[in-house]
Amino acid sequence: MNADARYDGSETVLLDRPSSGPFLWNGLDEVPAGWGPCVVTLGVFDGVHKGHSTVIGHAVRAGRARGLPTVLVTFDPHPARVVGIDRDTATLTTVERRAELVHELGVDAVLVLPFTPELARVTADSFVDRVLVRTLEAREVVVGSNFTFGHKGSGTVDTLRELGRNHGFRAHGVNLTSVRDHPNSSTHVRTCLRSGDVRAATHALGRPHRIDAYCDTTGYLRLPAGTAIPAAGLYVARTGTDTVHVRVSPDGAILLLPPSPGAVNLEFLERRRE
Ligand SMILES: Cc1cc2nc3c(=O)[nH]c(=O)nc-3n(C[C@H](O)[C@H](O)[C@H](O)COP(=O)(O)O)c2cc1C
Ligand SMILES: Nc1ncnc2c1ncn2[C@@H]1O[C@H](COP(=O)(O)OP(=O)(O)OP(=O)(O)O)[C@@H](O)[C@H]1O
Repeated sequence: MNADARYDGSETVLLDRPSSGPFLWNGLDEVPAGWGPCVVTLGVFDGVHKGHSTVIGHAVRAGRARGLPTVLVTFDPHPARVVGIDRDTATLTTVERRAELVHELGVDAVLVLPFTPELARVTADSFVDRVLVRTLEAREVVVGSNFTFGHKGSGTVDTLRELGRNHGFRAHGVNLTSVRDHPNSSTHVRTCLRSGDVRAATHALGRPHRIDAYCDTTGYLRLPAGTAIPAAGLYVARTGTDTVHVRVSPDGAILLLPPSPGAVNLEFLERRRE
């Protein structure tokens, strides 16, 4: 990364920004020295659902109002998977797809923190000091009101507010948006997919669930391990402008009808009753 790849002070212009997307930094070491100040939003953001879009919208508006770039800090893999919490963490979006989607919402840079057992042991105070203050020079931090961080998830929005007073940033906890009378969440989207309700997943995401896969000559798809796929059944899907059918078998094999060998991006539109 060019050391001159810095925000130039105007509202949306970034010098040396790749035209295809935002800066994508893998780990703290890839953040250019002297990057900050900036506005930061934090969380996993898997799927970039409507609730995530709301938080990101607040952060981007705060950044634009102050003439600062917005940085989204995400964790990969899902923290719950690393600390061994027994819940569904199937991947809705790869980190690269997440970065594309948040870029469309106005985020300038994405910092991916590999979530390791070592990171899980870092306290809330140290995380704020190392990531938000010393690396990013955060001036505002925007999260959902349910956000937690730090060892055993002890840090909350109040912790951020308190620490922010000493470190020169303001913290905002955005009210949770709901879907079907429950707070929207990536977990909710995964549950919709597990029950084959791809329309409900679309409703929560604000767009159809998409998988990026490779189709072999017989129509079977290969995709990264851990990808969230809908329940066994027959689905109507879209790839580019084409409408296709997709059969998901009980063993998780996915068949594209008709076969379309090569890379495919499949958006699940509806389930076909059989
Ligand atoms: C430095 C750090 C340490 C964390 N340690 C733990 C932990 O010990 N146990 C845990 O369940 N989650 C831990 N987490 C995960 C958070 O509680 C939380 O799941 C994550 O920040 C995603 O935010 P969310 O609350 O929006 O899902 C940690 C997160 C961070 C950033
Ligand atoms: N429904 C929502 N409304 C507003 N903010 C949200 C909502 N859901 C999550 N957020 C916020 O968005 C950021 C990223 O959320 P994150 O992906 O960690 O949670 P999640 O969607 O509940 O995922 P999971 O179900 O996998 O725990 C966090 O700051 C979180 O507080």
